[in-house]
Amino acid sequence: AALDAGTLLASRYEVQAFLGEGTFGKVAKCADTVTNTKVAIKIIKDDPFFTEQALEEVEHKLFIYQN
Ligand SMILES: Nc1ncnc2c1ncn2[C@@H]1O[C@H](COP(=O)(O)OP(=O)(O)OP(=O)(O)O)[C@@H](O)[C@H]1O
Repeated sequence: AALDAGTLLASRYEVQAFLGEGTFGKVAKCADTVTNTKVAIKIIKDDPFFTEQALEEVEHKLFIYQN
């Protein structure tokens, strides 16, 4: 499956462990092979409603971080 350890996501994030599941989808601990840092990657459910909600969440967080 997509969240098995060792799977490379988006040609960059190597899955290390499954962290948990929320309303929007699943979260995996990954190694960013470009920056060599650890990141949490959220894989959004394949559904237009959740995709739209997730994009809005990202925009809200960017707004908060930049202000
Ligand atoms: N940065 C992180 N580090 C460690 N675990 C995480 C991280 N982000 C998410 N998780 C795990 O993944 C789960 C799902 O996270 P997610 O953000 O999708 O949902 P949530 O905020 O817990 O709940 P919901 O989206 O349903 O309100 C969390 O409950 C947690 O166990």
